[in-house]
Amino acid sequence: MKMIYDHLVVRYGELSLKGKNRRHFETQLFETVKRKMRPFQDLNMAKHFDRIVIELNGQPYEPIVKSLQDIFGIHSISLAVRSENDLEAIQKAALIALNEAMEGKKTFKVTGKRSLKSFPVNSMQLNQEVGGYLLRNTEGFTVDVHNPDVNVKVEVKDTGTYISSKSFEGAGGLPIGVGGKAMLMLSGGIDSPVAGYLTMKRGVRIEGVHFHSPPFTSERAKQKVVDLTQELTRYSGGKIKLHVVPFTKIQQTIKDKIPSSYSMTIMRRVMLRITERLAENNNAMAIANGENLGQVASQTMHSMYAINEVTNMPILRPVITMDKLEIMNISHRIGTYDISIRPYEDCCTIFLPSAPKTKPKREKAIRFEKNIENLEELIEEAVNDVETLILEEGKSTDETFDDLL
Ligand SMILES: Nc1ncnc2c1ncn2[C@@H]1O[C@H](COP(=O)(O)OP(=O)(O)OP(=O)(O)O)[C@@H](O)[C@H]1O
Repeated sequence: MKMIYDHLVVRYGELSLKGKNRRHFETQLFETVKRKMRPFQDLNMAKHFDRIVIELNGQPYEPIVKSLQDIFGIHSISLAVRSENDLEAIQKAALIALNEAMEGKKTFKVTGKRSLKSFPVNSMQLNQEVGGYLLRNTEGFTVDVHNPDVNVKVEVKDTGTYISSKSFEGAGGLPIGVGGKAMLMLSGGIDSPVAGYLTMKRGVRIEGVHFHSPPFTSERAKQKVVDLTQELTRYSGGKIKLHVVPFTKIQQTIKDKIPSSYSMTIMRRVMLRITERLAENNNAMAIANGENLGQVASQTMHSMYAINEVTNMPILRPVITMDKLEIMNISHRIGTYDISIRPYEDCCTIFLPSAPKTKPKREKAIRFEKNIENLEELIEEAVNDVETLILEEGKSTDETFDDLL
Protein backbone atom coordinates (compact mmCIF):
# COMPACT_ATOMS: atom_id res chain seq x y z
CA MET A 1 0.00 0.00 0.00
CA LYS A 2 1.33 3.42 -0.92
CA MET A 3 1.59 5.89 1.90
CA ILE A 4 -0.43 9.03 1.62
CA TYR A 5 1.49 11.65 3.50
CA ASP A 6 -0.90 14.27 4.70
CA HIS A 7 1.45 16.58 6.63
CA LEU A 8 4.82 18.25 6.45
CA VAL A 9 6.64 19.02 9.66
CA VAL A 10 9.05 21.92 9.25
CA ARG A 11 11.75 22.15 11.91
CA TYR A 12 13.86 25.20 12.74
CA GLY A 13 17.60 24.97 12.94
CA GLU A 14 19.71 27.34 14.96
CA LEU A 15 16.63 29.20 16.11
CA SER A 16 16.43 27.21 19.28
CA LEU A 17 19.76 28.65 20.31
CA LYS A 18 18.77 32.28 20.03
CA GLY A 19 17.19 32.96 23.38
CA LYS A 20 15.24 36.19 23.55
CA ASN A 21 15.19 36.80 19.78
CA ARG A 22 13.53 33.52 19.20
CA ARG A 23 10.00 34.80 18.89
CA HIS A 24 11.05 37.47 16.39
CA PHE A 25 12.93 34.87 14.34
CA GLU A 26 9.99 32.51 14.35
CA THR A 27 7.61 35.21 13.23
CA GLN A 28 9.93 36.19 10.36
CA LEU A 29 10.25 32.58 9.31
CA PHE A 30 6.53 31.93 9.45
CA GLU A 31 5.89 35.00 7.29
CA THR A 32 8.40 33.78 4.71
CA VAL A 33 6.91 30.28 4.70
CA LYS A 34 3.41 31.70 4.24
CA ARG A 35 4.53 33.88 1.33
CA LYS A 36 6.45 31.04 -0.28
CA MET A 37 3.47 28.71 -0.01
CA ARG A 38 1.09 31.15 -1.72
CA PRO A 39 1.22 29.41 -5.13
CA PHE A 40 -0.05 26.22 -3.48
CA GLN A 41 -3.70 26.35 -2.67
CA ASP A 42 -5.53 24.64 0.14
CA LEU A 43 -2.64 24.29 2.52
CA ASN A 44 -3.28 24.73 6.22
CA MET A 45 -0.39 26.02 8.23
CA ALA A 46 0.07 26.16 11.96
CA LYS A 47 2.96 27.51 14.00
CA HIS A 48 3.90 25.46 17.03
CA PHE A 49 6.57 25.93 19.65
CA ASP A 50 9.47 24.51 17.67
CA ARG A 51 8.01 23.70 14.29
CA ILE A 52 5.52 24.59 11.58
CA VAL A 53 3.01 21.92 10.58
CA ILE A 54 1.62 22.08 7.05
CA GLU A 55 -1.47 20.10 6.16
CA LEU A 56 -1.29 19.01 2.51
CA ASN A 57 -4.97 18.37 1.89
CA GLY A 58 -4.23 15.82 -0.82
CA GLN A 59 -1.61 17.78 -2.74
CA PRO A 60 1.65 16.11 -3.82
CA TYR A 61 4.43 16.96 -1.41
CA GLU A 62 7.38 17.10 -3.84
CA PRO A 63 7.02 20.65 -5.20
CA ILE A 64 6.12 21.95 -1.77
CA VAL A 65 9.19 20.40 -0.16
CA LYS A 66 11.35 21.75 -2.97
CA SER A 67 10.03 25.21 -2.39
CA LEU A 68 10.54 24.97 1.38
CA GLN A 69 14.14 23.94 0.79
CA ASP A 70 14.84 27.46 -0.49
CA ILE A 71 13.93 29.05 2.81
CA PHE A 72 16.71 29.96 5.22
CA GLY A 73 16.12 29.12 8.86
CA ILE A 74 14.61 25.72 8.12
CA HIS A 75 16.65 22.81 9.38
CA SER A 76 14.60 19.90 8.05
CA ILE A 77 11.28 19.01 6.50
CA SER A 78 9.68 15.68 7.39
CA LEU A 79 6.82 13.92 5.71
CA ALA A 80 4.27 12.84 8.23
CA VAL A 81 1.03 10.94 8.34
CA ARG A 82 -1.56 11.48 11.04
CA SER A 83 -3.29 8.61 12.70
CA GLU A 84 -5.81 8.24 15.47
CA ASN A 85 -4.45 8.17 19.00
CA ASP A 86 -4.84 4.42 19.11
CA LEU A 87 -1.96 1.97 19.40
CA GLU A 88 -3.15 -0.38 16.69
CA ALA A 89 -3.76 2.44 14.22
CA ILE A 90 -0.34 3.88 15.04
CA GLN A 91 1.36 0.53 14.45
CA LYS A 92 -0.28 0.11 11.07
CA ALA A 93 0.59 3.63 9.94
CA ALA A 94 4.16 3.17 11.18
CA LEU A 95 4.49 0.00 9.11
CA ILE A 96 3.49 1.80 5.94
CA ALA A 97 5.83 4.68 6.78
CA LEU A 98 8.70 2.27 7.40
CA ASN A 99 8.21 0.33 4.18
CA GLU A 100 8.08 3.56 2.24
CA ALA A 101 11.38 4.77 3.68
CA MET A 102 13.37 1.51 3.80
CA GLU A 103 14.04 1.10 0.10
CA GLY A 104 17.53 -0.37 -0.12
CA LYS A 105 18.14 0.17 3.57
CA LYS A 106 18.50 -2.26 6.43
CA THR A 107 18.31 -0.75 9.89
CA PHE A 108 15.74 1.37 11.65
CA LYS A 109 14.65 2.59 15.03
CA VAL A 110 11.48 4.03 16.47
CA THR A 111 11.56 7.30 18.39
CA GLY A 112 8.35 7.59 20.33
CA LYS A 113 7.28 10.78 22.05
CA ARG A 114 4.15 11.02 24.13
CA SER A 115 3.34 14.71 24.29
CA LEU A 116 -0.24 13.92 25.26
CA LYS A 117 0.17 12.68 28.79
CA SER A 118 -3.29 11.12 29.00
CA PHE A 119 -2.38 8.59 26.30
CA PRO A 120 -1.95 5.26 28.11
CA VAL A 121 1.25 4.18 26.35
CA ASN A 122 4.35 6.17 27.38
CA SER A 123 7.28 7.09 25.13
CA MET A 124 9.38 4.11 26.10
CA GLN A 125 6.52 1.67 25.61
CA LEU A 126 5.75 3.27 22.25
CA ASN A 127 9.28 2.44 21.07
CA GLN A 128 8.84 -1.17 22.16
CA GLU A 129 5.27 -1.69 20.97
CA VAL A 130 5.74 -0.04 17.60
CA GLY A 131 9.29 -1.37 17.09
CA GLY A 132 8.21 -4.94 17.92
CA TYR A 133 5.25 -4.72 15.56
CA LEU A 134 7.48 -3.47 12.74
CA LEU A 135 9.98 -6.31 13.26
CA ARG A 136 7.23 -8.92 13.32
CA ASN A 137 5.67 -7.62 10.12
CA THR A 138 8.76 -7.11 7.95
CA GLU A 139 11.63 -9.24 6.77
CA GLY A 140 15.33 -8.49 6.61
CA PHE A 141 15.27 -5.32 8.71
CA THR A 142 17.03 -4.96 12.06
CA VAL A 143 16.93 -2.36 14.78
CA ASP A 144 19.93 -0.10 15.32
CA VAL A 145 19.28 2.46 18.02
CA HIS A 146 22.53 4.34 17.58
CA ASN A 147 22.93 4.83 13.85
CA PRO A 148 19.81 3.68 12.03
CA ASP A 149 19.25 4.13 8.30
CA VAL A 150 15.69 5.20 9.02
CA ASN A 151 14.21 6.80 12.11
CA VAL A 152 10.46 6.33 12.47
CA LYS A 153 9.30 9.22 14.64
CA VAL A 154 6.02 8.74 16.43
CA GLU A 155 4.63 11.72 18.28
CA VAL A 156 1.33 11.48 20.15
CA LYS A 157 -0.27 14.92 20.48
CA ASP A 158 -3.75 16.06 21.40
CA THR A 159 -4.55 16.63 17.71
CA GLY A 160 -3.56 13.06 16.74
CA THR A 161 -0.41 11.00 16.29
CA TYR A 162 2.14 12.13 13.73
CA ILE A 163 4.35 9.46 12.19
CA SER A 164 7.27 10.41 10.01
CA SER A 165 10.08 8.40 8.51
CA LYS A 166 11.36 10.50 5.68
CA SER A 167 13.12 13.82 6.04
CA PHE A 168 14.64 16.32 3.69
CA GLU A 169 17.44 18.67 4.55
CA GLY A 170 16.54 22.35 4.80
CA ALA A 171 18.72 25.25 3.66
CA GLY A 172 19.88 25.98 7.22
CA GLY A 173 20.97 29.47 8.19
CA LEU A 174 18.78 32.16 9.72
CA PRO A 175 15.41 33.52 8.56
CA ILE A 176 15.71 36.33 6.09
CA GLY A 177 15.10 39.71 7.65
CA VAL A 178 16.64 39.11 11.06
CA GLY A 179 20.11 40.33 10.12
CA GLY A 180 19.79 43.79 8.59
CA LYS A 181 20.53 44.69 4.98
CA ALA A 182 23.61 44.64 2.71
CA MET A 183 24.22 45.97 -0.79
CA LEU A 184 25.41 43.12 -3.00
CA MET A 185 27.82 44.07 -5.78
CA LEU A 186 26.63 41.93 -8.67
CA SER A 187 28.90 41.62 -11.67
CA GLY A 188 27.26 38.89 -13.70
CA GLY A 189 30.04 36.41 -12.90
CA ILE A 190 29.79 33.17 -10.98
CA ASP A 191 30.97 34.41 -7.61
CA SER A 192 28.82 37.40 -6.73
CA PRO A 193 25.41 35.63 -6.91
CA VAL A 194 26.83 32.91 -4.66
CA ALA A 195 28.02 35.64 -2.31
CA GLY A 196 24.48 37.02 -2.35
CA TYR A 197 22.97 33.65 -1.54
CA LEU A 198 25.37 33.11 1.36
CA THR A 199 24.73 36.62 2.69
CA MET A 200 21.01 35.94 2.74
CA LYS A 201 21.71 32.63 4.44
CA ARG A 202 22.71 34.57 7.55
CA GLY A 203 19.35 36.32 7.60
CA VAL A 204 20.57 39.45 5.79
CA ARG A 205 18.40 41.11 3.17
CA ILE A 206 20.17 42.22 0.02
CA GLU A 207 19.81 44.85 -2.67
CA GLY A 208 21.86 44.39 -5.84
CA VAL A 209 24.22 47.00 -7.32
CA HIS A 210 25.44 46.58 -10.86
CA PHE A 211 27.81 48.85 -12.77
CA HIS A 212 26.85 49.10 -16.38
CA SER A 213 28.73 50.82 -19.20
CA PRO A 214 26.59 51.19 -22.30
CA PRO A 215 27.23 51.08 -25.19
CA PHE A 216 30.41 49.18 -24.34
CA THR A 217 28.40 46.64 -22.42
CA SER A 218 25.22 45.38 -24.03
CA GLU A 219 21.66 45.26 -22.83
CA ARG A 220 22.12 41.52 -22.59
CA ALA A 221 24.89 41.92 -20.05
CA LYS A 222 22.45 43.93 -17.98
CA GLN A 223 19.67 41.42 -18.57
CA LYS A 224 21.98 38.72 -17.27
CA VAL A 225 22.29 40.56 -13.97
CA VAL A 226 18.53 41.11 -13.91
CA ASP A 227 18.05 37.37 -14.37
CA LEU A 228 20.57 36.55 -11.66
CA THR A 229 18.74 38.85 -9.29
CA GLN A 230 15.46 37.24 -10.28
CA GLU A 231 16.91 33.80 -9.45
CA LEU A 232 18.08 35.07 -6.07
CA THR A 233 14.54 36.18 -5.19
CA ARG A 234 13.80 32.50 -4.53
CA TYR A 235 15.82 32.84 -1.36
CA SER A 236 15.00 36.42 -0.46
CA GLY A 237 11.57 36.05 1.02
CA GLY A 238 9.94 38.04 -1.81
CA LYS A 239 11.48 40.98 -3.63
CA ILE A 240 14.98 42.21 -4.37
CA LYS A 241 15.84 45.70 -5.57
CA LEU A 242 18.50 45.99 -8.21
CA HIS A 243 20.30 49.30 -8.71
CA VAL A 244 21.92 49.68 -12.11
CA VAL A 245 24.60 52.36 -12.01
CA PRO A 246 25.54 54.17 -15.25
CA PHE A 247 29.30 53.80 -15.24
CA THR A 248 30.43 54.71 -18.75
CA LYS A 249 31.49 58.26 -18.05
CA ILE A 250 33.54 57.27 -15.02
CA GLN A 251 35.24 54.45 -16.88
CA GLN A 252 36.12 56.71 -19.76
CA THR A 253 37.52 59.27 -17.36
CA ILE A 254 39.59 56.62 -15.64
CA LYS A 255 40.90 55.45 -19.00
CA ASP A 256 41.92 59.00 -19.91
CA LYS A 257 43.41 60.08 -16.63
CA ILE A 258 44.85 57.05 -14.84
CA PRO A 259 47.91 55.00 -15.84
CA SER A 260 46.51 51.77 -17.17
CA SER A 261 48.26 49.60 -14.57
CA TYR A 262 46.17 51.35 -11.89
CA SER A 263 42.88 51.73 -13.72
CA MET A 264 41.40 48.57 -12.23
CA THR A 265 42.32 49.63 -8.70
CA ILE A 266 40.83 53.08 -9.15
CA MET A 267 37.72 51.68 -10.81
CA ARG A 268 37.14 49.42 -7.82
CA ARG A 269 37.66 52.25 -5.40
CA VAL A 270 35.03 54.29 -7.23
CA MET A 271 32.60 51.36 -7.36
CA LEU A 272 32.95 50.94 -3.65
CA ARG A 273 32.33 54.63 -2.97
CA ILE A 274 29.19 54.56 -5.08
CA THR A 275 27.96 51.37 -3.44
CA GLU A 276 28.52 52.92 -0.03
CA ARG A 277 26.46 55.93 -1.09
CA LEU A 278 23.65 53.66 -2.26
CA ALA A 279 23.85 51.74 1.00
CA GLU A 280 23.37 54.95 2.95
CA ASN A 281 20.45 55.98 0.76
CA ASN A 282 18.75 52.61 1.23
CA ASN A 283 19.41 52.01 4.92
CA ALA A 284 21.89 49.19 4.43
CA MET A 285 24.75 48.77 6.83
CA ALA A 286 27.12 46.60 4.84
CA ILE A 287 28.40 45.81 1.37
CA ALA A 288 28.69 42.24 0.09
CA ASN A 289 30.76 41.13 -2.88
CA GLY A 290 32.13 38.04 -4.58
CA GLU A 291 35.80 38.72 -3.88
CA ASN A 292 37.96 35.72 -3.50
CA LEU A 293 41.62 35.58 -2.52
CA GLY A 294 43.49 34.42 -5.57
CA GLN A 295 46.18 35.12 -8.06
CA VAL A 296 44.68 37.57 -10.51
CA ALA A 297 45.08 41.29 -10.09
CA SER A 298 41.72 42.14 -8.63
CA GLN A 299 41.98 39.36 -6.10
CA THR A 300 45.25 39.77 -4.27
CA MET A 301 45.45 40.97 -0.70
CA HIS A 302 47.48 43.96 -1.87
CA SER A 303 44.67 44.89 -4.19
CA MET A 304 42.08 44.54 -1.48
CA TYR A 305 44.19 46.71 0.81
CA ALA A 306 44.44 49.43 -1.82
CA ILE A 307 40.72 49.36 -2.57
CA ASN A 308 39.05 48.79 0.78
CA GLU A 309 40.40 52.02 2.20
CA VAL A 310 37.68 54.18 0.68
CA THR A 311 34.93 52.87 2.95
CA ASN A 312 34.37 52.26 6.60
CA MET A 313 31.40 50.10 5.99
CA PRO A 314 31.75 46.39 6.75
CA ILE A 315 32.42 44.44 3.56
CA LEU A 316 31.06 40.92 3.63
CA ARG A 317 33.00 38.51 1.44
CA PRO A 318 31.27 35.18 1.88
CA VAL A 319 33.34 33.36 -0.76
CA ILE A 320 36.70 34.83 0.16
CA THR A 321 38.31 31.54 1.17
CA MET A 322 36.54 29.17 -1.19
CA ASP A 323 38.06 27.30 -4.09
CA LYS A 324 36.55 28.05 -7.48
CA LEU A 325 35.13 24.54 -7.58
CA GLU A 326 33.32 25.01 -4.27
CA ILE A 327 31.80 28.26 -5.52
CA MET A 328 30.75 26.61 -8.76
CA ASN A 329 29.10 23.75 -6.90
CA ILE A 330 27.01 26.20 -4.92
CA SER A 331 26.10 28.18 -8.03
CA HIS A 332 24.89 24.99 -9.72
CA ARG A 333 22.82 24.10 -6.70
CA ILE A 334 21.17 27.51 -6.35
CA GLY A 335 20.41 27.86 -10.06
CA THR A 336 22.66 30.79 -10.96
CA TYR A 337 25.44 28.95 -12.81
CA ASP A 338 23.77 28.71 -16.22
CA ILE A 339 22.96 32.41 -16.15
CA SER A 340 26.44 33.39 -14.98
CA ILE A 341 28.18 31.61 -17.84
CA ARG A 342 26.31 33.50 -20.55
CA PRO A 343 29.11 35.09 -22.53
CA TYR A 344 28.29 38.83 -22.41
CA GLU A 345 31.03 41.25 -21.52
CA ASP A 346 31.10 42.92 -18.19
CA CYS A 347 32.06 46.60 -17.95
CA CYS A 348 35.25 45.75 -16.16
CA THR A 349 36.57 43.28 -18.66
CA ILE A 350 36.11 45.70 -21.53
CA PHE A 351 37.98 48.62 -20.06
CA LEU A 352 40.62 46.69 -18.24
CA PRO A 353 44.23 46.77 -19.34
CA SER A 354 45.80 43.45 -20.21
CA ALA A 355 48.19 43.71 -17.29
CA PRO A 356 46.77 45.42 -14.20
CA LYS A 357 49.09 45.58 -11.21
CA THR A 358 48.79 42.53 -9.02
CA LYS A 359 50.36 44.41 -6.11
CA PRO A 360 49.02 47.95 -6.34
CA LYS A 361 50.17 50.40 -3.68
CA ARG A 362 47.68 52.39 -1.68
CA GLU A 363 49.72 55.60 -1.79
CA LYS A 364 50.00 55.43 -5.54
CA ALA A 365 46.28 54.75 -5.92
CA ILE A 366 45.53 57.82 -3.80
CA ARG A 367 47.96 59.94 -5.82
CA PHE A 368 46.67 58.81 -9.22
CA GLU A 369 43.07 59.23 -8.15
CA LYS A 370 43.76 62.96 -7.67
CA ASN A 371 44.15 63.16 -11.46
CA ILE A 372 40.36 63.06 -11.60
CA GLU A 373 39.53 66.47 -10.14
CA ASN A 374 35.79 66.13 -10.59
CA LEU A 375 35.55 62.63 -9.08
CA GLU A 376 33.07 63.69 -6.44
CA GLU A 377 30.77 65.20 -9.10
CA LEU A 378 31.01 62.12 -11.27
CA ILE A 379 30.07 59.94 -8.32
CA GLU A 380 27.18 62.21 -7.43
CA GLU A 381 25.91 62.11 -11.00
CA ALA A 382 26.14 58.31 -11.22
CA VAL A 383 24.25 57.94 -7.93
CA ASN A 384 21.56 60.34 -9.09
CA ASP A 385 21.11 58.53 -12.39
CA VAL A 386 20.81 55.05 -10.94
CA GLU A 387 18.01 52.96 -12.44
CA THR A 388 16.29 50.87 -9.80
CA LEU A 389 14.40 47.72 -10.73
CA ILE A 390 12.35 45.61 -8.38
CA LEU A 391 12.44 41.89 -8.98
CA GLU A 392 9.82 39.69 -7.44
CA GLU A 393 9.77 35.98 -6.86
CA GLY A 394 7.56 34.07 -9.29
CA LYS A 395 7.54 36.85 -11.88
CA SER A 396 9.54 35.77 -14.89
CA THR A 397 12.05 38.02 -16.63
CA ASP A 398 11.91 35.89 -19.80
CA GLU A 399 9.72 38.32 -21.63
CA THR A 400 12.22 41.12 -21.49
CA PHE A 401 14.99 38.73 -22.42
CA ASP A 402 13.07 37.40 -25.42
CA ASP A 403 12.49 40.92 -26.64
CA LEU A 404 16.20 41.41 -26.86
CA LEU A 405 16.96 38.34 -28.94
N1 LIG B 1 30.19 45.46 -12.97
C1 LIG B 1 30.12 45.18 -11.67
N2 LIG B 1 29.02 45.54 -10.99
C2 LIG B 1 28.92 45.25 -9.67
N3 LIG B 1 29.85 44.61 -8.97
C3 LIG B 1 30.98 44.23 -9.60
C4 LIG B 1 31.17 44.49 -10.97
N4 LIG B 1 32.37 43.97 -11.30
C5 LIG B 1 32.90 43.42 -10.19
N5 LIG B 1 32.07 43.56 -9.14
C6 LIG B 1 32.25 43.08 -7.76
O1 LIG B 1 33.61 42.83 -7.51
C7 LIG B 1 33.81 41.43 -7.22
C8 LIG B 1 35.13 40.97 -7.75
O2 LIG B 1 35.13 41.10 -9.14
P1 LIG B 1 36.12 40.25 -10.04
O3 LIG B 1 35.81 40.56 -11.45
O4 LIG B 1 37.52 40.44 -9.56
O5 LIG B 1 35.80 38.80 -9.55
P2 LIG B 1 35.16 37.50 -10.11
O6 LIG B 1 35.84 36.41 -9.41
O7 LIG B 1 35.16 37.49 -11.58
O8 LIG B 1 33.70 37.65 -9.50
P3 LIG B 1 32.37 37.37 -10.22
O9 LIG B 1 32.44 35.93 -10.59
O10 LIG B 1 31.31 37.68 -9.24
O11 LIG B 1 32.38 38.31 -11.40
C9 LIG B 1 32.63 40.73 -7.86
O12 LIG B 1 32.37 39.49 -7.26
C10 LIG B 1 31.53 41.74 -7.59
O13 LIG B 1 31.07 41.62 -6.27
